[in-house]
Amino acid sequence: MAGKNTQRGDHLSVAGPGQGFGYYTPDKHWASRLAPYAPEWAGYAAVWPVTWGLHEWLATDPGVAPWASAGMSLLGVGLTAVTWQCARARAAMTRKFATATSGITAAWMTTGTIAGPTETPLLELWALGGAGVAVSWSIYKALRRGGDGEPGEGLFEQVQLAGVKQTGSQVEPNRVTSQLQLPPGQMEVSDVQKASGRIAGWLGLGKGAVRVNEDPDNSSQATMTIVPQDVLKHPTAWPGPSAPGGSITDPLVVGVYEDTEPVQIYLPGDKDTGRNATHYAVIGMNGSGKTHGAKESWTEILTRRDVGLVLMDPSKGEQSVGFLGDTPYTVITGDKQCKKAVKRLPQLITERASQLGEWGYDQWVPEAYSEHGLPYLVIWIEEAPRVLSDAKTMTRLAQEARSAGMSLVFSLQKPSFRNMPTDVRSQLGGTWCFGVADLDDAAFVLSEDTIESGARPDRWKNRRPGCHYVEGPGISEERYTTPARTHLHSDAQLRAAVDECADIRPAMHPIDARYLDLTAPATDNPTMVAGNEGIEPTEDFESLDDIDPDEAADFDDDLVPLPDDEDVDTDVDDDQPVPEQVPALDFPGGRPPREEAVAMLRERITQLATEGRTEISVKDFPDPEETYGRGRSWISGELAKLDGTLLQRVGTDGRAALYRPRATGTDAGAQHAA
Ligand SMILES: Nc1ncnc2c1ncn2[C@@H]1O[C@H](COP(=O)(O)OP(=O)(O)OP(=O)(O)O)[C@@H](O)[C@H]1O
Repeated sequence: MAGKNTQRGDHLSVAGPGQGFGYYTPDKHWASRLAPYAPEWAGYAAVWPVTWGLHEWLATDPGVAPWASAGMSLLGVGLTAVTWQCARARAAMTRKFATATSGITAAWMTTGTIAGPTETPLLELWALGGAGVAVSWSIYKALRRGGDGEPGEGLFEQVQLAGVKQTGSQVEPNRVTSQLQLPPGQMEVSDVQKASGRIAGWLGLGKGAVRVNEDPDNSSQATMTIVPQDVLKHPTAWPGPSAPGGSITDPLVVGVYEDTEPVQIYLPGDKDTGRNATHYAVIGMNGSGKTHGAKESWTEILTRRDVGLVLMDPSKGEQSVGFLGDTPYTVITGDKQCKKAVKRLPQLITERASQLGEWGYDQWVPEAYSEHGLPYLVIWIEEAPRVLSDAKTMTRLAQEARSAGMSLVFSLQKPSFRNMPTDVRSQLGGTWCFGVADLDDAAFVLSEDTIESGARPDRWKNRRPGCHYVEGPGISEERYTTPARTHLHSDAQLRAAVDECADIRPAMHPIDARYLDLTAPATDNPTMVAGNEGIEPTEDFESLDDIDPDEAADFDDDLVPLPDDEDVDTDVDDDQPVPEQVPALDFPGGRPPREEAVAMLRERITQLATEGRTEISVKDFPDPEETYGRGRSWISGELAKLDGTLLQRVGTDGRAALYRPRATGTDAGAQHAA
């Protein structure tokens, strides 16, 4: 076959000798390029108005509607069967895809005729689902016919990958998966991966719509996945905790993949499946959705029966954990407190590991809790480089914590060799990567294969908060390259779920309480109390108010190396026996019920407003344990709840949220105004 250009610039194919009369086919004109793909798009466009017409015609008369419904259902089944029958001569994939398309279209048209095509979710299903089916058809055709460019030149030739053959494909709405065979010895899968942007461009799709994964058993074979529509554009609503009352051995569900499958993260190990316990690094630029995702994870953890959670947040603790209100949890805020707590971790690890060993376990298993009361422990450290400032600390913690039934989660905005040495990185089995400014940031934590296969978290930056990739034990490697997004939720929803599981959560084990030197959290749940009874409180454990910000900053600059075990200043008398019983919270006369505590808090706000205070923060409620029977975080959560009614949030003082009393109704503001 030969070709030539016409005066109008169109490329015409000429039938060669022996092919009968020569004729011209305008194969480069845009209309002829698009013509093969017109049927699916015309069908897509026609389905809606036809259904609307049918609805107006048949469904508005109550006498006709039931007959129309039955008739259309039968017609749909019949057409689907006819499609299956007529397509028997076609390739198996074409036959299945055509039949599925007929079935889906008939079902939608029948429902649309009865209910009306403008109804939700029928309209959305047509708009997104229908377009997805049409795009999938177009891609499938493009791949099968090998493109519509120069005769004999297919997609792969056009993107400079001559020799790559498609050996099979699978088509689903909004996803085409093709198996590729590379010319052995001439090309590597990385060459195809590098061309994924060109393939996307050739198909008229966005960057990242094409991913290429190498076959681990045969480096001359690969799987190419094309996802035409970005379904993560809109977040999915949070469905609630995935396993309330379940075990931490059940996965934490923290979002959905682009094919709507749940994102599942595993923390403890499982000998049966050969999965190791793991730590995670959470990275993402500011505003990429790390805290939002963290809250979802914390809620998952706090709704399980055999896991404890310790949150360390050197800067915005009040802000990020305020939603937990007075629910039982343990949070350590402030630079200095977090650093102190981190110093205690090595001894905690040693103690937990030797206790597990005494019980005959070489790692944490659910029986450690069900038979001995030692829950799994997750230590979640926000802005980790601020408190884990030296490599030795991080490496040792990461190396040893897993065998002690602990998972560490280090959250940070930008990893670098300085704040996350390679040794540490190699100890973190899991990575949760949100949008980043630069692909190099992601490459620091995501595996090379994931990046090469087309993962592009730098495309999201912080414009698509919550979108992420996740790698970790228990997650299928194919999923590493599949984009996902955390759910859309509000603090109130999470809070309600956490509250509902108040009686399910485990008591903090005395070992954890002792070695972290945790004060007893205020709680309605008598089982969730830090076991400090019988242990002298540390003398130098400062409250947040006692920290001089300048001192904290100095501390931050003066990075303290990890002391050796014998130097660890736990401020705990090691001879002191660990209490067997979890003590009850000591509040003389019983602490006030919640309503009463809230009333007292409101009264205090009124008093402050009457005194002429224009700014109020959590610091204006000294000794909250004694006064309200609840901790600072409870105060913080209650103040946040009054935002918009009694109070108006005006910013932060760098640590805590600041509020102005509002002049409304009978509230404090009104009194102040008076
Ligand atoms: N999946 C999601 N769907 C919708 N909105 C989201 C999602 N994830 C996060 N957001 C929103 O994006 C904004 C930024 O999220 P977030 O505060 O969690 O980011 P961050 O990475 O923690 O930022 P920083 O590092 O500055 O603290 C918030 O308003 C949050 O509600």
